Amino acid sequence: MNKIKIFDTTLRDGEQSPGVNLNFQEKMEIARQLEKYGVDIIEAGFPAASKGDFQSVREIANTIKGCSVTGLARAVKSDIDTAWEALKGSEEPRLHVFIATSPIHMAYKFNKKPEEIVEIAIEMVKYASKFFPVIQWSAEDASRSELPFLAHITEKVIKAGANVVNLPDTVGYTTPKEYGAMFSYLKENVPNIHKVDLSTHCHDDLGMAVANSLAAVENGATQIEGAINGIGERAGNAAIEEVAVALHTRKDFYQSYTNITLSETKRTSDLVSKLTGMAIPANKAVVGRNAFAHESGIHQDGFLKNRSTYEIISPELVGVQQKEVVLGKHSGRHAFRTHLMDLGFTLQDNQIDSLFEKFKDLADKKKDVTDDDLFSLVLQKTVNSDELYKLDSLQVQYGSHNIPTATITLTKNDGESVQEAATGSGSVEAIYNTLNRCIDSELKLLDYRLQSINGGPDALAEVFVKIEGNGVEASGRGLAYDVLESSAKAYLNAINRMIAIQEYRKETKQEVM
Ligand SMILES: CC(=O)SCCNC(=O)CCNC(=O)[C@H](O)C(C)(C)COP(=O)(O)OP(=O)(O)OC[C@H]1O[C@@H](n2cnc3c(N)ncnc32)[C@H](O)[C@@H]1OP(=O)(O)O
Ligand SMILES: CC(C)C(=O)C(=O)O
Repeated sequence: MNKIKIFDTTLRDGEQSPGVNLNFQEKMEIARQLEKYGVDIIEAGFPAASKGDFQSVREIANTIKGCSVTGLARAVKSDIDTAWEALKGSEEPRLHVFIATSPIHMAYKFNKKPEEIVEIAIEMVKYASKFFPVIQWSAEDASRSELPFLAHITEKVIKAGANVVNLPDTVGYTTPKEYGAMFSYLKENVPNIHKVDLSTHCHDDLGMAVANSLAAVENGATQIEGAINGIGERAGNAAIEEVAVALHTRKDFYQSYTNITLSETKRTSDLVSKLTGMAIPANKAVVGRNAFAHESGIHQDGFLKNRSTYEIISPELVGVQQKEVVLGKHSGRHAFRTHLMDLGFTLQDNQIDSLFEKFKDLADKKKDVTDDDLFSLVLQKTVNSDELYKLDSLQVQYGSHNIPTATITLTKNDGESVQEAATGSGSVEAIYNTLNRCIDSELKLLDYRLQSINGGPDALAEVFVKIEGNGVEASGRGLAYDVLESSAKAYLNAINRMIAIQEYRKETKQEVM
Protein backbone atom coordinates (compact mmCIF):
# COMPACT_ATOMS: atom_id res chain seq x y z
CA MET A 1 0.00 0.00 0.00
CA ASN A 2 1.31 3.47 -0.92
CA LYS A 3 0.84 6.49 1.30
CA ILE A 4 -0.75 9.44 -0.52
CA LYS A 5 -0.07 12.80 1.11
CA ILE A 6 -2.96 15.22 1.24
CA PHE A 7 -2.08 18.86 0.61
CA ASP A 8 -4.98 21.12 1.52
CA THR A 9 -5.28 24.48 -0.21
CA THR A 10 -8.69 25.53 1.12
CA LEU A 11 -7.12 28.62 2.70
CA ARG A 12 -5.20 29.63 -0.45
CA ASP A 13 -6.75 28.41 -3.72
CA GLY A 14 -10.06 27.78 -1.89
CA GLU A 15 -10.13 31.39 -0.75
CA GLN A 16 -9.62 32.43 -4.39
CA SER A 17 -13.28 31.37 -4.94
CA PRO A 18 -15.17 34.42 -6.13
CA GLY A 19 -17.05 35.98 -3.20
CA VAL A 20 -15.08 34.18 -0.47
CA ASN A 21 -13.21 36.33 2.02
CA LEU A 22 -12.19 34.69 5.29
CA ASN A 23 -11.02 36.71 8.27
CA PHE A 24 -8.12 35.71 10.47
CA GLN A 25 -10.20 33.94 13.15
CA GLU A 26 -12.07 31.96 10.51
CA LYS A 27 -8.83 30.86 8.83
CA MET A 28 -7.45 29.74 12.17
CA GLU A 29 -10.65 27.80 12.95
CA ILE A 30 -10.40 26.03 9.57
CA ALA A 31 -6.66 25.33 10.02
CA ARG A 32 -7.31 23.71 13.42
CA GLN A 33 -9.99 21.52 11.91
CA LEU A 34 -7.76 20.55 8.96
CA GLU A 35 -5.12 19.44 11.45
CA LYS A 36 -7.74 17.30 13.18
CA TYR A 37 -8.92 15.97 9.83
CA GLY A 38 -5.39 14.65 9.24
CA VAL A 39 -4.19 16.54 6.19
CA ASP A 40 -0.40 16.35 5.75
CA ILE A 41 0.14 19.90 4.52
CA ILE A 42 -1.90 23.08 4.97
CA GLU A 43 -1.35 25.82 2.41
CA ALA A 44 -2.29 28.72 4.65
CA GLY A 45 -2.16 31.50 2.05
CA PHE A 46 0.04 33.60 -0.20
CA PRO A 47 2.09 35.73 2.24
CA ALA A 48 3.24 38.32 -0.31
CA ALA A 49 -0.31 38.98 -1.52
CA SER A 50 -1.34 41.23 1.39
CA LYS A 51 -0.55 42.05 5.00
CA GLY A 52 -3.71 40.21 6.06
CA ASP A 53 -2.57 37.07 4.24
CA PHE A 54 0.91 37.40 5.75
CA GLN A 55 -0.50 37.69 9.27
CA SER A 56 -2.80 34.66 8.85
CA VAL A 57 -0.03 32.47 7.42
CA ARG A 58 2.32 33.49 10.23
CA GLU A 59 -0.20 32.78 13.00
CA ILE A 60 -1.20 29.44 11.48
CA ALA A 61 2.47 28.47 11.04
CA ASN A 62 3.18 29.35 14.67
CA THR A 63 0.11 27.55 16.03
CA ILE A 64 -0.44 24.38 14.01
CA LYS A 65 1.92 21.64 15.10
CA GLY A 66 0.33 18.46 13.79
CA CYS A 67 1.21 18.96 10.12
CA SER A 68 3.36 20.95 7.76
CA VAL A 69 2.35 24.54 6.90
CA THR A 70 3.19 26.14 3.58
CA GLY A 71 2.63 29.39 1.70
CA LEU A 72 2.65 30.23 -1.98
CA ALA A 73 5.28 32.44 -3.66
CA ARG A 74 5.94 33.54 -7.21
CA ALA A 75 9.40 32.87 -8.57
CA VAL A 76 10.47 36.22 -7.19
CA LYS A 77 13.01 36.77 -4.38
CA SER A 78 10.82 39.22 -2.46
CA ASP A 79 7.88 36.74 -2.44
CA ILE A 80 10.21 34.03 -1.10
CA ASP A 81 11.62 36.37 1.58
CA THR A 82 8.10 37.30 2.70
CA ALA A 83 7.06 33.65 2.74
CA TRP A 84 10.04 32.77 4.94
CA GLU A 85 9.18 35.58 7.38
CA ALA A 86 5.65 34.20 7.63
CA LEU A 87 6.58 30.52 7.84
CA LYS A 88 9.79 30.39 9.83
CA GLY A 89 7.91 29.72 13.10
CA SER A 90 6.40 26.48 11.77
CA GLU A 91 7.70 23.15 13.00
CA GLU A 92 7.70 21.95 9.40
CA PRO A 93 7.93 25.02 7.16
CA ARG A 94 7.83 24.48 3.44
CA LEU A 95 7.75 26.82 0.48
CA HIS A 96 5.46 26.45 -2.48
CA VAL A 97 7.10 28.33 -5.34
CA PHE A 98 5.61 28.29 -8.83
CA ILE A 99 6.26 29.41 -12.38
CA ALA A 100 4.30 28.69 -15.55
CA THR A 101 5.76 26.30 -18.13
CA SER A 102 3.20 26.22 -20.95
CA PRO A 103 3.95 27.98 -24.26
CA ILE A 104 0.83 30.15 -23.79
CA HIS A 105 1.86 31.40 -20.33
CA MET A 106 5.55 31.77 -21.12
CA ALA A 107 4.82 33.85 -24.22
CA TYR A 108 1.83 35.94 -23.14
CA LYS A 109 2.25 36.29 -19.38
CA PHE A 110 6.02 36.52 -19.13
CA ASN A 111 7.13 37.34 -22.67
CA LYS A 112 10.12 35.06 -22.01
CA LYS A 113 11.85 32.22 -23.82
CA PRO A 114 11.59 28.71 -22.28
CA GLU A 115 15.31 28.69 -21.33
CA GLU A 116 14.86 31.98 -19.44
CA ILE A 117 12.04 30.36 -17.45
CA VAL A 118 14.32 27.40 -16.65
CA GLU A 119 17.00 29.79 -15.38
CA ILE A 120 14.54 31.67 -13.15
CA ALA A 121 13.12 28.42 -11.76
CA ILE A 122 16.60 27.09 -10.91
CA GLU A 123 17.72 30.38 -9.37
CA MET A 124 14.62 30.69 -7.19
CA VAL A 125 14.71 27.09 -5.95
CA LYS A 126 18.40 27.56 -5.05
CA TYR A 127 17.61 30.85 -3.35
CA ALA A 128 14.74 29.34 -1.35
CA SER A 129 16.84 26.41 -0.20
CA LYS A 130 18.95 28.84 1.85
CA PHE A 131 15.93 29.18 4.17
CA PHE A 132 13.46 26.35 3.66
CA PRO A 133 14.06 22.69 4.55
CA VAL A 134 11.34 21.59 2.09
CA ILE A 135 10.60 23.21 -1.27
CA GLN A 136 7.64 22.37 -3.44
CA TRP A 137 8.01 23.61 -7.00
CA SER A 138 4.96 23.89 -9.26
CA ALA A 139 4.90 24.03 -13.04
CA GLU A 140 1.81 26.19 -13.47
CA ASP A 141 -0.30 25.08 -16.46
CA ALA A 142 1.73 21.84 -16.64
CA SER A 143 -1.09 20.04 -18.45
CA ARG A 144 -0.74 22.42 -21.42
CA SER A 145 3.05 22.32 -21.39
CA GLU A 146 5.22 20.44 -23.88
CA LEU A 147 6.28 17.17 -22.28
CA PRO A 148 9.98 17.25 -23.28
CA PHE A 149 10.27 20.80 -21.88
CA LEU A 150 8.40 19.82 -18.71
CA ALA A 151 10.80 16.89 -18.21
CA HIS A 152 13.78 19.17 -18.82
CA ILE A 153 12.78 21.87 -16.33
CA THR A 154 11.71 19.27 -13.76
CA GLU A 155 15.13 17.61 -13.87
CA LYS A 156 16.80 21.01 -13.38
CA VAL A 157 14.68 22.12 -10.40
CA ILE A 158 15.18 18.78 -8.66
CA LYS A 159 18.92 19.21 -9.13
CA ALA A 160 18.58 22.74 -7.69
CA GLY A 161 16.97 21.38 -4.51
CA ALA A 162 13.20 20.92 -5.00
CA ASN A 163 11.73 18.13 -2.84
CA VAL A 164 8.22 18.06 -4.31
CA VAL A 165 7.23 18.62 -7.94
CA ASN A 166 3.64 19.61 -8.51
CA LEU A 167 2.09 19.37 -11.98
CA PRO A 168 -1.11 21.42 -11.97
CA ASP A 169 -3.96 21.26 -14.40
CA THR A 170 -4.36 24.98 -13.80
CA VAL A 171 -7.26 25.56 -16.17
CA GLY A 172 -9.08 22.24 -15.70
CA TYR A 173 -8.40 21.22 -19.31
CA THR A 174 -6.93 17.74 -19.10
CA THR A 175 -8.56 14.29 -19.06
CA PRO A 176 -7.74 11.35 -16.77
CA LYS A 177 -5.91 9.39 -19.48
CA GLU A 178 -3.89 12.38 -20.64
CA TYR A 179 -3.04 13.59 -17.11
CA GLY A 180 -2.00 10.08 -16.01
CA ALA A 181 0.21 9.80 -19.11
CA MET A 182 1.95 13.06 -18.18
CA PHE A 183 3.01 11.57 -14.82
CA SER A 184 4.18 8.37 -16.51
CA TYR A 185 6.17 10.38 -19.02
CA LEU A 186 8.00 12.30 -16.29
CA LYS A 187 8.68 9.09 -14.35
CA GLU A 188 10.27 7.60 -17.44
CA ASN A 189 12.11 10.66 -18.75
CA VAL A 190 13.43 12.52 -15.69
CA PRO A 191 16.47 10.63 -14.34
CA ASN A 192 16.33 12.13 -10.81
CA ILE A 193 12.51 11.93 -10.44
CA HIS A 194 12.78 9.26 -7.71
CA LYS A 195 14.16 11.96 -5.35
CA VAL A 196 10.85 13.87 -5.13
CA ASP A 197 7.21 13.48 -4.28
CA LEU A 198 5.07 14.01 -7.38
CA SER A 199 1.96 16.03 -6.74
CA THR A 200 -1.36 16.74 -8.47
CA HIS A 201 -3.33 20.00 -8.41
CA CYS A 202 -6.50 19.78 -10.51
CA HIS A 203 -9.23 22.26 -11.31
CA ASP A 204 -12.79 21.28 -12.03
CA ASP A 205 -13.67 23.31 -15.13
CA LEU A 206 -14.75 20.18 -17.02
CA GLY A 207 -15.89 18.33 -13.87
CA MET A 208 -12.87 15.99 -13.87
CA ALA A 209 -10.69 17.31 -11.03
CA VAL A 210 -11.11 14.27 -8.76
CA ALA A 211 -10.90 11.76 -11.62
CA ASN A 212 -7.75 13.44 -12.94
CA SER A 213 -6.12 13.45 -9.48
CA LEU A 214 -6.82 9.74 -9.06
CA ALA A 215 -5.51 8.98 -12.55
CA ALA A 216 -2.26 10.65 -11.52
CA VAL A 217 -2.08 8.40 -8.44
CA GLU A 218 -2.39 5.39 -10.75
CA ASN A 219 0.66 6.74 -12.57
CA GLY A 220 2.97 7.51 -9.69
CA ALA A 221 1.71 10.68 -7.94
CA THR A 222 2.25 10.52 -4.17
CA GLN A 223 0.55 13.77 -3.19
CA ILE A 224 -2.87 15.20 -4.02
CA GLU A 225 -3.74 18.85 -3.62
CA GLY A 226 -7.30 20.01 -3.28
CA ALA A 227 -9.76 21.96 -1.18
CA ILE A 228 -12.59 21.00 1.15
CA ASN A 229 -15.92 20.89 -0.71
CA GLY A 230 -13.92 21.44 -3.92
CA ILE A 231 -13.92 25.22 -3.54
CA GLY A 232 -11.35 27.34 -5.39
CA GLU A 233 -10.59 29.52 -8.38
CA ARG A 234 -13.40 29.41 -11.01
CA ALA A 235 -15.06 25.95 -10.87
CA GLY A 236 -12.85 24.99 -7.94
CA ASN A 237 -10.28 22.34 -7.05
CA ALA A 238 -10.42 18.59 -6.51
CA ALA A 239 -12.58 18.00 -3.41
CA ILE A 240 -10.34 16.56 -0.69
CA GLU A 241 -13.17 14.64 0.97
CA GLU A 242 -14.05 12.94 -2.33
CA VAL A 243 -10.44 11.99 -3.03
CA ALA A 244 -9.97 10.61 0.51
CA VAL A 245 -13.19 8.57 0.49
CA ALA A 246 -12.49 7.26 -3.03
CA LEU A 247 -9.00 6.10 -2.04
CA HIS A 248 -10.46 4.43 1.06
CA THR A 249 -13.47 2.82 -0.60
CA ARG A 250 -11.44 1.61 -3.59
CA LYS A 251 -8.22 0.72 -1.84
CA ASP A 252 -8.51 -2.66 -3.59
CA PHE A 253 -7.96 -0.74 -6.84
CA TYR A 254 -5.66 2.15 -5.89
CA GLN A 255 -3.58 0.18 -3.36
CA SER A 256 -3.15 3.44 -1.44
CA TYR A 257 -4.08 5.05 1.86
CA THR A 258 -4.11 8.54 3.38
CA ASN A 259 -3.77 9.98 6.87
CA ILE A 260 -7.28 11.43 6.77
CA THR A 261 -9.61 10.77 9.74
CA LEU A 262 -12.68 10.09 7.65
CA SER A 263 -15.09 10.47 10.58
CA GLU A 264 -14.14 14.20 10.67
CA THR A 265 -15.31 14.66 7.07
CA LYS A 266 -18.80 16.01 7.71
CA ARG A 267 -17.65 18.41 10.38
CA THR A 268 -14.78 19.74 8.24
CA SER A 269 -17.07 20.19 5.27
CA ASP A 270 -19.75 21.94 7.37
CA LEU A 271 -17.23 24.30 8.91
CA VAL A 272 -15.82 25.35 5.54
CA SER A 273 -19.27 25.71 4.03
CA LYS A 274 -20.53 27.90 6.87
CA LEU A 275 -17.46 30.11 7.11
CA THR A 276 -17.13 30.65 3.36
CA GLY A 277 -20.87 31.02 2.81
CA MET A 278 -20.64 28.44 0.00
CA ALA A 279 -23.59 26.08 0.38
CA ILE A 280 -23.13 22.38 -0.37
CA PRO A 281 -25.42 21.11 -3.13
CA ALA A 282 -27.79 18.39 -1.87
CA ASN A 283 -26.46 15.89 -4.42
CA LYS A 284 -22.76 16.58 -3.75
CA ALA A 285 -20.75 13.34 -3.42
CA VAL A 286 -19.81 12.29 0.13
CA VAL A 287 -21.19 15.31 2.04
CA GLY A 288 -24.39 16.38 0.24
CA ARG A 289 -27.68 16.10 2.16
CA ASN A 290 -28.89 13.40 -0.25
CA ALA A 291 -25.64 11.42 -0.37
CA PHE A 292 -27.07 8.76 1.95
CA ALA A 293 -30.80 9.12 1.23
CA HIS A 294 -32.52 6.31 -0.64
CA GLU A 295 -35.69 7.57 -2.28
CA SER A 296 -37.08 5.03 -4.69
CA GLY A 297 -38.97 1.88 -3.71
CA ILE A 298 -36.66 -0.66 -5.32
CA HIS A 299 -33.64 0.95 -3.71
CA GLN A 300 -35.35 1.16 -0.31
CA ASP A 301 -36.40 -2.48 -0.54
CA GLY A 302 -32.86 -3.62 -1.40
CA PHE A 303 -31.30 -1.35 1.24
CA LEU A 304 -33.63 -2.68 3.97
CA LYS A 305 -32.80 -6.28 3.03
CA ASN A 306 -29.08 -5.58 2.99
CA ARG A 307 -27.40 -2.15 3.05
CA SER A 308 -24.65 -3.28 0.69
CA THR A 309 -27.14 -3.51 -2.18
CA TYR A 310 -27.18 0.25 -2.62
CA GLU A 311 -24.70 1.71 -0.13
CA ILE A 312 -20.97 1.88 -0.89
CA ILE A 313 -20.13 4.47 1.79
CA SER A 314 -21.76 4.32 5.21
CA PRO A 315 -22.83 7.67 6.69
CA GLU A 316 -20.93 6.76 9.89
CA LEU A 317 -17.68 6.50 7.92
CA VAL A 318 -17.75 10.21 7.13
CA GLY A 319 -19.16 11.33 10.48
CA VAL A 320 -22.83 11.57 9.60
CA GLN A 321 -24.41 10.08 12.71
CA GLN A 322 -27.84 9.64 14.21
CA LYS A 323 -27.53 10.73 17.83
CA GLU A 324 -29.16 8.59 20.50
CA VAL A 325 -29.41 11.52 22.93
CA VAL A 326 -31.52 14.32 21.54
CA LEU A 327 -31.03 17.78 22.99
CA GLY A 328 -34.12 19.79 23.85
CA LYS A 329 -35.48 22.25 26.38
CA HIS A 330 -35.24 19.71 29.20
CA SER A 331 -31.58 18.91 28.65
CA GLY A 332 -29.04 19.94 31.26
CA ARG A 333 -25.53 21.31 31.18
CA HIS A 334 -23.87 17.84 31.29
CA ALA A 335 -25.64 16.54 28.19
CA PHE A 336 -24.97 19.86 26.48
CA ARG A 337 -21.25 19.81 27.27
CA THR A 338 -20.91 16.14 26.24
CA HIS A 339 -22.71 16.82 23.01
CA LEU A 340 -20.39 19.71 22.15
CA MET A 341 -17.39 17.53 22.95
CA ASP A 342 -18.78 14.78 20.69
CA LEU A 343 -19.02 17.39 17.97
CA GLY A 344 -15.32 18.05 18.47
CA PHE A 345 -15.44 21.47 20.19
CA THR A 346 -13.03 22.18 23.01
CA LEU A 347 -14.45 25.11 24.93
CA GLN A 348 -13.71 26.85 28.22
CA ASP A 349 -16.25 26.69 31.08
CA ASN A 350 -17.27 30.32 30.59
CA GLN A 351 -17.85 29.73 26.86
CA ILE A 352 -20.00 26.68 27.67
CA ASP A 353 -22.00 28.74 30.18
CA SER A 354 -22.83 31.49 27.74
CA LEU A 355 -23.58 29.01 24.96
CA PHE A 356 -25.83 27.07 27.30
CA GLU A 357 -27.96 30.18 27.81
CA LYS A 358 -28.28 30.64 24.06
CA PHE A 359 -29.09 26.95 23.67
CA LYS A 360 -31.89 27.21 26.26
CA ASP A 361 -33.35 30.24 24.47
CA LEU A 362 -33.32 28.28 21.25
CA ALA A 363 -34.75 25.11 22.83
CA ASP A 364 -37.69 27.16 24.13
CA LYS A 365 -38.63 27.87 20.54
CA LYS A 366 -37.52 24.65 18.86
CA LYS A 367 -38.50 21.11 19.83
CA ASP A 368 -35.25 19.30 19.02
CA VAL A 369 -31.96 21.14 18.78
CA THR A 370 -29.94 19.36 16.10
CA ASP A 371 -26.17 19.05 15.63
CA ASP A 372 -26.41 21.53 12.78
CA ASP A 373 -28.11 24.04 15.10
CA LEU A 374 -25.42 23.57 17.74
CA PHE A 375 -22.70 23.82 15.17
CA SER A 376 -24.02 27.15 13.90
CA LEU A 377 -24.55 28.41 17.46
CA VAL A 378 -20.96 27.67 18.49
CA LEU A 379 -19.48 29.14 15.32
CA GLN A 380 -21.53 32.27 15.72
CA LYS A 381 -20.13 32.67 19.22
CA THR A 382 -16.50 31.65 18.71
CA VAL A 383 -15.58 33.38 15.44
CA ASN A 384 -17.49 36.60 16.07
CA SER A 385 -15.92 37.81 19.29
CA ASP A 386 -14.90 41.46 19.91
CA GLU A 387 -17.81 43.03 18.08
CA LEU A 388 -18.15 46.82 18.26
CA TYR A 389 -21.95 46.90 17.89
CA LYS A 390 -24.46 44.51 19.40
CA LEU A 391 -28.12 44.25 18.40
CA ASP A 392 -30.22 45.29 21.36
CA SER A 393 -33.68 45.36 19.85
CA LEU A 394 -35.35 45.13 16.47
CA GLN A 395 -38.88 46.01 15.53
CA VAL A 396 -40.31 45.77 12.02
CA GLN A 397 -43.70 46.97 10.86
CA TYR A 398 -44.96 45.32 7.72
CA GLY A 399 -48.37 45.35 6.05
CA SER A 400 -49.34 44.67 2.45
CA HIS A 401 -50.51 48.31 2.08
CA ASN A 402 -47.89 49.98 4.30
CA ILE A 403 -44.31 51.01 3.75
CA PRO A 404 -42.13 48.61 5.78
CA THR A 405 -40.43 50.40 8.67
CA ALA A 406 -37.72 49.16 11.01
CA THR A 407 -36.66 50.52 14.40
CA ILE A 408 -33.38 49.31 15.80
CA THR A 409 -31.40 49.86 18.98
CA LEU A 410 -27.70 49.00 19.02
CA THR A 411 -25.31 49.00 21.97
CA LYS A 412 -21.67 49.90 21.40
CA ASN A 413 -19.01 48.08 23.40
CA ASP A 414 -18.42 51.27 25.45
CA GLY A 415 -22.06 51.09 26.60
CA GLU A 416 -23.39 53.90 24.38
CA SER A 417 -26.78 53.19 22.83
CA VAL A 418 -27.83 54.16 19.28
CA GLN A 419 -31.45 54.12 18.10
CA GLU A 420 -32.73 54.80 14.57
CA ALA A 421 -35.70 54.08 12.32
CA ALA A 422 -35.98 53.96 8.52
CA THR A 423 -38.19 52.62 5.75
CA GLY A 424 -37.46 50.43 2.75
CA SER A 425 -39.25 48.81 -0.18
CA GLY A 426 -39.20 45.52 1.79
CA SER A 427 -38.65 44.57 5.43
CA VAL A 428 -35.03 43.53 4.93
CA GLU A 429 -34.24 46.74 3.08
CA ALA A 430 -35.88 48.74 5.89
CA ILE A 431 -33.62 46.96 8.39
CA TYR A 432 -30.51 47.58 6.34
CA ASN A 433 -31.36 51.26 5.78
CA THR A 434 -31.84 51.61 9.53
CA LEU A 435 -28.51 49.94 10.31
CA ASN A 436 -26.79 52.25 7.78
CA ARG A 437 -28.30 55.17 9.64
CA CYS A 438 -27.16 53.81 13.02
CA ILE A 439 -23.54 53.81 11.87
CA ASP A 440 -23.96 56.89 9.67
CA SER A 441 -22.65 55.21 6.50
CA GLU A 442 -24.03 54.35 3.08
CA LEU A 443 -23.14 50.68 2.71
CA LYS A 444 -23.84 48.67 -0.41
CA LEU A 445 -25.34 45.19 -0.16
CA LEU A 446 -23.45 42.98 -2.63
CA ASP A 447 -24.88 39.58 -1.73
CA TYR A 448 -27.68 38.16 0.43
CA ARG A 449 -28.30 34.45 0.95
CA LEU A 450 -30.81 32.77 3.23
CA GLN A 451 -31.00 29.11 4.16
CA SER A 452 -32.76 27.09 6.80
CA ILE A 453 -30.80 24.80 9.06
CA ASN A 454 -32.29 21.33 8.58
CA GLY A 455 -35.78 22.45 7.58
CA GLY A 456 -39.21 22.10 9.17
CA PRO A 457 -41.42 24.86 10.59
CA ASP A 458 -39.15 25.45 13.60
CA ALA A 459 -35.87 25.56 11.65
CA LEU A 460 -33.24 28.19 12.40
CA ALA A 461 -32.66 30.74 9.65
CA GLU A 462 -29.09 31.42 8.60
CA VAL A 463 -28.32 34.52 6.55
CA PHE A 464 -25.08 35.30 4.76
CA VAL A 465 -24.42 38.82 3.44
CA LYS A 466 -21.62 40.66 1.74
CA ILE A 467 -21.36 44.44 1.98
CA GLU A 468 -19.10 47.19 0.69
CA GLY A 469 -18.33 50.58 2.19
CA ASN A 470 -15.41 53.02 1.94
CA GLY A 471 -13.61 50.63 -0.41
CA VAL A 472 -13.76 47.71 2.03
CA GLU A 473 -15.72 44.51 1.43
CA ALA A 474 -16.84 42.34 4.34
CA SER A 475 -19.10 39.35 4.75
CA GLY A 476 -21.26 38.48 7.73
CA ARG A 477 -23.50 35.73 9.03
CA GLY A 478 -26.54 35.81 11.23
CA LEU A 479 -28.43 33.03 12.90
CA ALA A 480 -31.85 33.33 14.51
CA TYR A 481 -35.19 31.68 14.75
CA ASP A 482 -36.68 34.56 12.81
CA VAL A 483 -35.64 35.43 9.25
CA LEU A 484 -35.68 39.21 9.84
CA GLU A 485 -33.63 38.93 13.01
CA SER A 486 -31.03 36.74 11.31
CA SER A 487 -30.95 39.23 8.39
CA ALA A 488 -30.24 42.07 10.84
CA LYS A 489 -27.60 40.04 12.68
CA ALA A 490 -25.80 39.10 9.45
CA TYR A 491 -25.63 42.72 8.30
CA LEU A 492 -24.44 43.89 11.70
CA ASN A 493 -21.84 41.12 11.77
CA ALA A 494 -20.55 42.34 8.39
CA ILE A 495 -20.48 45.93 9.69
CA ASN A 496 -18.43 44.84 12.71
CA ARG A 497 -16.03 42.95 10.50
CA MET A 498 -15.72 45.85 8.09
CA ILE A 499 -14.81 48.14 10.99
CA ALA A 500 -12.25 45.57 12.23
CA ILE A 501 -10.65 45.42 8.75
CA GLN A 502 -10.51 49.23 8.60
CA GLU A 503 -8.91 49.37 12.05
CA TYR A 504 -6.41 46.69 11.11
CA ARG A 505 -5.45 48.53 7.93
CA LYS A 506 -5.04 51.76 9.87
CA GLU A 507 -2.81 50.02 12.42
CA THR A 508 -0.69 48.37 9.75
CA LYS A 509 -0.87 51.51 7.57
CA GLN A 510 -2.24 49.54 4.61
CA GLU A 511 -3.95 51.46 1.85
CA VAL A 512 -7.71 51.13 1.98
CA MET A 513 -8.32 49.43 -1.36
C1 LIG B 1 -2.64 29.60 -10.57
C2 LIG B 1 -2.80 30.36 -9.32
O1 LIG B 1 -3.76 30.16 -8.61
S1 LIG B 1 -1.56 31.42 -8.92
C3 LIG B 1 -2.05 32.22 -7.47
C4 LIG B 1 -3.05 33.26 -7.77
N1 LIG B 1 -3.35 34.05 -6.59
C5 LIG B 1 -3.30 35.35 -6.59
O2 LIG B 1 -2.91 35.98 -7.56
C6 LIG B 1 -3.81 36.02 -5.37
C7 LIG B 1 -2.96 37.09 -4.84
N2 LIG B 1 -2.38 37.98 -5.84
C8 LIG B 1 -2.15 39.28 -5.57
O3 LIG B 1 -2.51 39.82 -4.52
C9 LIG B 1 -1.38 40.05 -6.59
O4 LIG B 1 -1.58 39.50 -7.89
C10 LIG B 1 0.15 40.05 -6.23
C11 LIG B 1 0.34 40.82 -4.91
C12 LIG B 1 0.72 38.65 -6.08
C13 LIG B 1 0.95 40.75 -7.32
O5 LIG B 1 0.36 41.99 -7.57
P1 LIG B 1 0.98 42.99 -8.66
O6 LIG B 1 2.41 43.22 -8.35
O7 LIG B 1 0.08 44.17 -8.68
O8 LIG B 1 0.96 42.22 -10.06
P2 LIG B 1 -0.28 41.69 -10.91
O9 LIG B 1 -1.13 40.79 -10.09
O10 LIG B 1 -0.98 42.79 -11.61
O11 LIG B 1 0.50 40.84 -12.04
C14 LIG B 1 1.22 39.70 -11.70
C15 LIG B 1 2.70 39.88 -11.96
O12 LIG B 1 3.37 38.72 -11.44
C16 LIG B 1 4.02 38.02 -12.51
N3 LIG B 1 3.96 36.62 -12.20
C17 LIG B 1 2.88 35.80 -12.26
N4 LIG B 1 3.22 34.58 -11.86
C18 LIG B 1 4.52 34.62 -11.57
C19 LIG B 1 5.42 33.64 -11.12
N5 LIG B 1 5.02 32.42 -10.87
N6 LIG B 1 6.71 34.00 -10.91
C20 LIG B 1 7.12 35.27 -11.16
N7 LIG B 1 6.30 36.24 -11.57
C21 LIG B 1 5.01 35.91 -11.78
C22 LIG B 1 3.23 38.41 -13.74
O13 LIG B 1 3.98 38.19 -14.92
C23 LIG B 1 3.01 39.89 -13.46
O14 LIG B 1 4.25 40.54 -13.63
P3 LIG B 1 4.42 41.95 -14.42
O15 LIG B 1 3.84 42.97 -13.48
O16 LIG B 1 5.89 42.11 -14.58
O17 LIG B 1 3.69 41.82 -15.69
C1 LIG C 1 -0.01 27.80 -8.03
C2 LIG C 1 -0.59 26.58 -8.65
C3 LIG C 1 -0.34 25.38 -7.83
C4 LIG C 1 -2.06 26.72 -8.87
O1 LIG C 1 -2.80 27.12 -8.02
C5 LIG C 1 -2.56 26.27 -10.17
O2 LIG C 1 -1.77 26.01 -11.08
O3 LIG C 1 -3.80 26.18 -10.30
